[in-house]
Amino acid sequence: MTNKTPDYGKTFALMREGCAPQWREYIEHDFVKGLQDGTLPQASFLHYMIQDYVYLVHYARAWALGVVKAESPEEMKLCAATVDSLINHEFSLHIQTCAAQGIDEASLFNAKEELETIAYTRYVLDSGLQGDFLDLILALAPCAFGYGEIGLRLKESVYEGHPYEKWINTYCGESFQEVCVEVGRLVDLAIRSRIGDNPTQSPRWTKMQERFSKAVELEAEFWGMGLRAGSQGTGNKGAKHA
Ligand SMILES: Cc1ncc(C[n+]2csc(CCO)c2C)c(N)n1
Repeated sequence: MTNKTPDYGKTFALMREGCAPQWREYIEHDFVKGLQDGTLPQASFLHYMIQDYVYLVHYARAWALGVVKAESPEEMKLCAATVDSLINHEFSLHIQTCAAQGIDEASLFNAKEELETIAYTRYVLDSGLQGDFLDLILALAPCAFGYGEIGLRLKESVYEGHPYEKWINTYCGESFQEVCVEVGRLVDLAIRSRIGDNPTQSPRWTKMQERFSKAVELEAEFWGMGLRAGSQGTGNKGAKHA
């Protein structure tokens, strides 16, 4: 496993360093270790995939908000392209995985949201509603960067018949790695055009780091939600207070 920071731009390197403990909890979470060695219970994975579909729906809405908040043609085009790619192409891994378990897309769309899903997705959407384009993009970015780094770390662990081979290959694959580089470029450009070449010197930097770090924490919580489902066997619908 490599611990090298992937090259997703200057801001990514700074932000990742600025929340190193939280970043580790996200990237080295037990859920990720289970994906890596294949020991993650199927029930955990399926529950995670259902919630992740719901997550992606709101994530696409947040990128659509990026179209609303963009302040340059480049920003607007990249956000519009991401909305298209998410809605019309990127749900397929989730749709196929769940279809194999007898869950169709309409059921996925209407799945009951876990609190962790609500917390993370609405945090991202609210970052864009409350703040400007920069706030939005900093809340959106850990999603792409983190899965990109995880994909690269897990790449070597795939063996023939690995239960999570498809998932790992999606995120270590060239096209997804290109998405991470593109998002990194967008973030760097958005920062440079608003607060210049020395962003860490800006009075806004602390708040920007907080924006990013909170999304990183919410990613780790999201993994935790998946693990909890597996340990309960049937997802989280058990009668907790019965
Ligand atoms: C909770 C959660 N976080 C990150 C991703 C990864 N991801 C989702 S969409 C996308 C493309 C970015 O434009 C990426 C990287 C995920 N699936 N679920």
